[in-house]
This record gives sequence, C-alpha cells and structure tokens, in this order.
Amino acid sequence: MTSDPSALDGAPPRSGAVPAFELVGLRREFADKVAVDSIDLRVPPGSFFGLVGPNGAGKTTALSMAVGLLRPSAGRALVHGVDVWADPIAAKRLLGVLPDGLALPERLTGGELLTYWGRFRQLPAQTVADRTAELLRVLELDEAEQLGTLVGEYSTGMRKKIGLATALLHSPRLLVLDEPYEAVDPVSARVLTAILRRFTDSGGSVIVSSHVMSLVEQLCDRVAIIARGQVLADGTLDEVRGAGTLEDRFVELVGTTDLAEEDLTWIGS
Ligand SMILES: Nc1ncnc2c1ncn2[C@@H]1O[C@H](COP(=O)(O)OP(=O)(O)OP(=O)(O)O)[C@@H](O)[C@H]1O
Repeated sequence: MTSDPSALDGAPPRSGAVPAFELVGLRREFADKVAVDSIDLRVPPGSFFGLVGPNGAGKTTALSMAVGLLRPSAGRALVHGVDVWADPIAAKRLLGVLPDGLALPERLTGGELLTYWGRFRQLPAQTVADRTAELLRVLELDEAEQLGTLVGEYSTGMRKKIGLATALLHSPRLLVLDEPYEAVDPVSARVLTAILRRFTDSGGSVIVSSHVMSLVEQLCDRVAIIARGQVLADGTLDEVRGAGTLEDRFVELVGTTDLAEEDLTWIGS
C-alpha cells in the first residue's frame, strides 16, 4: 500500500491509478436532515478499507448511494472509474455488495438462492454450480443445505454468510460490505477474514463498515472516520490513528458521552 500523507483528512492520494472506489461530493438529505454531507473519498485498488463512525453517522446511507441502492441528492460514486448512477449495469458487474438489512428470498435454500443469483448474473450454469457448492462448503452452510433449510429459517449470522456468498459469486473487483462481521461467530469470522484477505491479495478491493475498532485495526490498511455525515479523517491506518489506537483517535474526533452521577440512578434500585 502507498503511504501518502496527502490522503489525510479527505485529500485524495497522489497515486495516478484509477481508484477502485471514489465518492465525489456525495450528499443525501432526508427532509431537512443532512445524512451525508458532500463527502469525498478515494480508495486505491487492492485496499482493505474500513469506514467507521458512531450510530447514525451516515455510513449505511453513504454506502447505499455508492453501490446504487439509494439515489444521492448530489455528487457521484465511481467504481473503477465507472459512474454507478450513470452506468449502473457496468458498475454492478464490478461490484459485490452486502447491504445492511439485506432482504433475501425466504422460501429458497441457500443453494437455490445462489443458483438463482448466478443465473440472474448470466454466469454459465456449471460455474454457478461449482461456485455455489464451494461457497456453501467454505462458509459452513452445506449442512443446512443438505437438510433443506430455507433462508427464512437461517440465523442472523447464516444470513450474513449467504449474503456474502451472493456478493462473491460473480467474482467482482470490489466488495462493499456493510457490517459483515455483525452476528458472525468467531470461527466463521476467521473464514470470512481469510476469504477477504485472499480477495485483496489477488488484486480485489474491500470496503467494510464497522463499529468495532479493533477489527478494523486488524483488517484494514486504509480507514475513514465519519460522523454527522462528514469525513473527519481519511488515510492509511497509521496516518489516521497516529501514535495511539484507532479507538483513541475515534473518541478524540467524535467525542464521548459520559454517564453522569445522576443519570439512570433507578437502575438496580
Ligand atoms: N430513510 C431515512 N429517512 C430518514 N432519515 C434517515 C433515513 N435513513 C437514514 N436516516 C438518517 O440519516 C442518518 C444516517 O443514518 P445511517 O443509517 O446512514 O447511519 P449509520 O452510520 O449507518 O448508523 P449505524 O451505525 O447506527 O447503522 C441518521 O440520522 C438517520 O436517522
């Protein structure tokens, strides 16, 4: 990874390569609320990028606009130079997405869902069959498949995993994953990390959103901290966290809400 101090605080890295992911003045209002306030971000190819921020910071709104799920009020989102809103078909070929609160067809098994998804993506039938079997095995969903378990009967973590499998199936160049580790058990989390690392090692780029600073610190080589719809820091992990931890930097930028002596005194009374 490049270590470019100009990448701090929203300034783009100087690298000439087309970014894997770029947001330019991306903005979204809901009535009179500004959820995402004209943000700029550039993520070089091969990055493992973490988007962190407190609840309500605008992470899901920004990522939803960036992958073509939510129309921006203003600005642009580009995937490997392709404008997601001007050329959605080309952009979506490059993109694998795990959205927040993914709506899945509940009456299909995981295998049926992947088969349907692969055909919808116009992949050859044999490729879909091979990748489906492999993904179900690696993500430990094969036993549920053998039992005929429907996606509607999946646990929250299993739903995350099948969602990730749909994002990977067409072998995209960029993965955008909203809270991929949420509700995933530690063993599955290791498998997920191994998959994502293999993906970046082979030249793919990953964007994850998370609240878990230690996880982002362990996984990501680039980070942005967002709060109140604005990017407060952006750069390599070392640039953003400086001499302390990412959590220290996060708290310093975002602020804390301390529990006062007189708050919630009725608890345990
Ligand atoms: N459909 C909507 N209608 C109105 N306001 C919305 C809508 N979606 C999001 N918001 C508001 O936009 C802001 C950003 O929300 P968003 O879900 O993007 O935050 P987030 O960083 O993903 O939060 P969390 O970490 O809690 O998931 C919040 O104030 C939220 O209330």
